[in-house]
Parts: sequence; C-alpha cells; structure tokens
Amino acid sequence: MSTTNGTTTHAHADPDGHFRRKPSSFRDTISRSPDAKYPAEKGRYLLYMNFGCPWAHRATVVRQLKGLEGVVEMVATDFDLTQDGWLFTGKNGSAEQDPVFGAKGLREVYLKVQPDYEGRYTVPCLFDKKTQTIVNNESSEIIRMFYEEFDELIPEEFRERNKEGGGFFPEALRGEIEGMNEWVYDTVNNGVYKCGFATTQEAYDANIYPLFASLDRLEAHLSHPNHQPFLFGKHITEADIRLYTTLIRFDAAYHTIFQCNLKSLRHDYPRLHLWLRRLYWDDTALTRGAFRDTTDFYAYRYGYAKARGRMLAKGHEGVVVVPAGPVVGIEALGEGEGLA
Ligand SMILES: N[C@@H](CCC(=O)N[C@@H](CS)C(=O)NCC(=O)O)C(=O)O
Repeated sequence: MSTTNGTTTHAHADPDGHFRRKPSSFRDTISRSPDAKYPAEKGRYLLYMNFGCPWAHRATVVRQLKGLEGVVEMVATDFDLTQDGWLFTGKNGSAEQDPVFGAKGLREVYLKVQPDYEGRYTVPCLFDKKTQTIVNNESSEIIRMFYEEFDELIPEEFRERNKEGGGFFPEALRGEIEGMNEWVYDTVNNGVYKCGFATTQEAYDANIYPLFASLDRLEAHLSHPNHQPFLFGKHITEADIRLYTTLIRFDAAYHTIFQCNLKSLRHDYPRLHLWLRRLYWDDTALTRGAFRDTTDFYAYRYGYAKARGRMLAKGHEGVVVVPAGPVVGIEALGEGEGLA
C-alpha cells in the first residue's frame, strides 16, 4: 500500500519483486441462528462486487447457484479499477451510485463504515444494511455463509441438506477439499498474480513452474474415475467453484497478459478444458447457467491489461520479465508435413 497526493493506491510487488496478497480485514459471520450478531434475513445484506474480480466471482456464482438472488442484494462497481479504487459509474455493469450512502466509490463505503480503515478497498464485500457495517470481505468465508446460513429463506431444492452428495462442502469430503484448496490457492488462484505482478525475473521464475506443475496435477486428478465429471465426482463442490473463477480467466488474461504461457488450457489440458466448458455451458438444473451468467471475458481482458500496465508504469518502467513460454518454440513437423 502506498500513498500519493493523499490518495491510497494499490501496491503490487514488494521491494524484492514478489507479489504478496494482504489478509482481508472484516471477518464476521452471518448465521442462521436468529440471535446471532448477523442473522440471516431476506433483503438485509448487500454484496458489492464487479465482473472482473475472480474473488468476487466466487461469491456471485455461489449466490446464483444457491438461488439467493432475491435474498442477498448485489451491487456492481465498474470493473475499471482507478486511482480512486472501484467506482460506481453506471458503466460496465456498474450501479449509477452506491444505493446505501450514495457513494461514488467503494472506498467511501469502507470509510463510512470505519473512518480510520487503512486496508485495501476490495471486492467482494458483504455489507449489512441494518447496522451499516461490513460483515466480511473475504471471499472464501462469504461463500461458506452462502452455502448454508440462508437455507431457511430459499426453496427446498436449493438447501444443502436436501442435496444429493451433501452440497458444496460435504462433510465426507471436507478434508480433501481443504487439502486441494490450500495448494490450488497458493499456486493457481494466487499463483497467476504472483507471475503477472512479479517485477523481477527471479520472482516470476519462482512462481511460473509451480503454477504449471499444479495444472498438471489437476489434469491428472481429473483422470481418476472418482474425480469426474467434477473434481470430487458427480457433484459440484467448493473445489470446482474456486478453480472455475481462475481457469475461466486463464487463456483470455493470465496466459496472455500475466505471462502464464508455458501452455494454454484449450490446447494442452484436455480434461481441465472439458471440465471448464461443461461448467460454462451447463443450463441444467445443476447450475441453471450460473457459471456462464457470471462470466465476462471483456472484463478480464480489460481489467488485467490495465492492472499490468499500471504496475509497470508505477516505478517499474524499465522492468523486463521474460515470459517462459511457450515451452516448445515451434512444433516439429510430423510425418508427411514437410515441403519436400
Ligand atoms: N482475499 C480477498 C481478495 C480480494 C481482492 O484482492 N480483490 C481485488 C480485486 S480482484 C480488489 O478489490 N482490489 C482492489 C484494490 O486492491 O484496491 C478475497 O478473496 O476476498
């Protein structure tokens, strides 16, 4: 985090060239219990998000998968991240202005809630309209609240306990899902940022190979009969949701703009690619188009191109990080493909 002209801006890499994501600040919980500090209530909570951010995407896709559209309000900022943070502009899917405070941007919302707040003004951000506080701005926790805590307020078929397979975070698979979350977060979800925001060759090289080792590991994981069509079998779980929001951005933005280009998903990972296409194109009762509806490729191309440009312009003008890929410079000719 740095301050220029009294304006808080977003830092990328630390002085050693490595990007390190800072922990989220608001960590309260909404609960199904009526006497909780934040009880689940229809219309009480609001999710600030935008269509570019993969962490916000986790929350928007779960909100739609759970049928929570009429229960938790959603307000989009513009996906164009400015010097002043996320803004309400009326463009790029954004609301004209913040519906609660009439704020022009998300920073103002954070500062209304906590005037001495010094963290980042991030999406997703789950806001309580009744007490005018931010309940939580950590996507991994917001999605878990969405799985179960609002279940009394939605139709029977969307409730976790009524789902064959036990829902998005089933008891029997918790250990395995948590295990996968850990390495996928570090090397894939956040790994792409560590490559794209690296400002030294050393930082990029330290992260690009672990990223592709993890994609290879995921490809191998999907070859197991118990791991099809989804990562843990017949039912979509949290592991699928958390992987989707990164992989749907992969070829469009991370491969090109963040230099994660040893391989592409569409040409080099047939199982992962099929897994991704199935989620994106599904219109059955399983997802009702939730993955596709919450996906916006232009937001990814624009948002990451701008973010990397801004990073280089801010004191890193001379930086050259040489991309590692493609791993094969040019494919060899096959039998009979030569000119002679
Ligand atoms: N740990 C957070 C990360 C959220 C996050 O980093 N969001 C980014 C957008 S992708 C953001 O709002 N950045 C604004 C900024 O840094 O000013 C989560 O998973 O919810």
